[in-house]
Amino acid sequence: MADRPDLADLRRRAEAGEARAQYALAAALSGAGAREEAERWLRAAADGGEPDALYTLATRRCGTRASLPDAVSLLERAAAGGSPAAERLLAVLYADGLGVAADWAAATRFALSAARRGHAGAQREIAMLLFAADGEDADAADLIEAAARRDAVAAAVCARRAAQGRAGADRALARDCVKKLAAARYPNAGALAAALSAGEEARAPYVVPSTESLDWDRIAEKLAAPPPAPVASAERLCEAPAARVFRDAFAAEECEYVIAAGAPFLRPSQIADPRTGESRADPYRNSLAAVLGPVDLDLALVAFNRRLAALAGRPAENGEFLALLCYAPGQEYRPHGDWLPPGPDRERGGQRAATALLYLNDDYEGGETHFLAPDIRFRGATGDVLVFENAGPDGAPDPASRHAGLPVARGVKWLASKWFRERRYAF
Ligand SMILES: O=C(O)CCC(=O)C(=O)O
Ligand SMILES: [Fe+2]
Repeated sequence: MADRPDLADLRRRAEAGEARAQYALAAALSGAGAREEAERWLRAAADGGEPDALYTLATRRCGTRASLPDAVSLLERAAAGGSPAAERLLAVLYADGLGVAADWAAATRFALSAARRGHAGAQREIAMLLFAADGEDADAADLIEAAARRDAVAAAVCARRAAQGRAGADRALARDCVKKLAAARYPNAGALAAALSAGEEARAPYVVPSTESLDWDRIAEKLAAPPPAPVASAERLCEAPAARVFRDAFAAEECEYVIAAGAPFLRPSQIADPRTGESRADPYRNSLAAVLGPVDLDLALVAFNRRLAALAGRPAENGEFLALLCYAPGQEYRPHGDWLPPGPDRERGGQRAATALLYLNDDYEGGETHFLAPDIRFRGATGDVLVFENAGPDGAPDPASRHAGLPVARGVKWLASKWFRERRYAF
């Protein structure tokens, strides 16, 4: 079959050694199902230093700890070639010490570089780091509003900030954001619209702040240290299982951030088969889930992971990937223990010793987290974190930690969950 004229032109330029054309040809061929040929051109483009091709190859090296150093070197070449996506992923790898020694200063330098060059995703992640230290930070408010027209996560945060009546949050901009989010089928757009319409009227027209006038040196200074550890105080929910609640550990806009960042990756949830340990879908857990691995993170999510680890009293590196869960009416997670059966997965990182659940919304009915043996039903308010131990210090499962996510009766329940291993999580 003859190529279409544009494809023929791309192929001619690709064959002449033009790396950008090689990358574009690879994308076109992959879209048309010609996998093998696409792969050859992708590698050729990467060999020629094409930043997007290098980034694509790097993302495939982020699936295991062993291949992360390769990812870092591919990303460093892509970043030197001007890829903001590579800078943002490098920021995550440097922050968490994945494939490279942990270096917060280097992490923020990469994210700031992408943000200064106008990348909306980088601007919003930096805004959230600033908000984590000061919920009314003026630079953060400018950054998030500047990003909101180009970035769905920033738009969702702006709408939530306005709905919460945050100082300086522009209601007219927020309404515009919600319209665009609804058009883009953001699954929490309806809830945002309802929350916004409860407040006073918008004053229009709004002015989107410019990032030209931002003082980036001042922002870099504020980012010199990671956001401070939270000062949430624990309430004991029960002794057996050992479960405690941290009220208001996350702001409503941070919860919205997690929903918006994870929503594009939602898929039917998986469970670990109790006999084989393999992951598979099962009616036992029929919610949707998005498991956010290194490629899906940014510095804001890194900071949220650290906060959850601090609340759970566990090293962040012992945490499995953060999972965003979405339960529609009737959906549930039937009674289970979070501990793992014996097998290679458990041997590598140890038992799933503790669970942290972050409640991301509360405009639904039903859906309580139910501990079966003590018969305690817990309903988190937005931003609450529940931490419980699944196993004793010897790694033996604690049967009292068996629990369920009860069926949702009305509305949608959003939750983020994180399981902590006894040792560093091996992936
Ligand atoms: O949905 C819930 O309340 C419980 C979730 C849960 O059990 C889990 O993620 O392990
Ligand atoms: Fe669970």
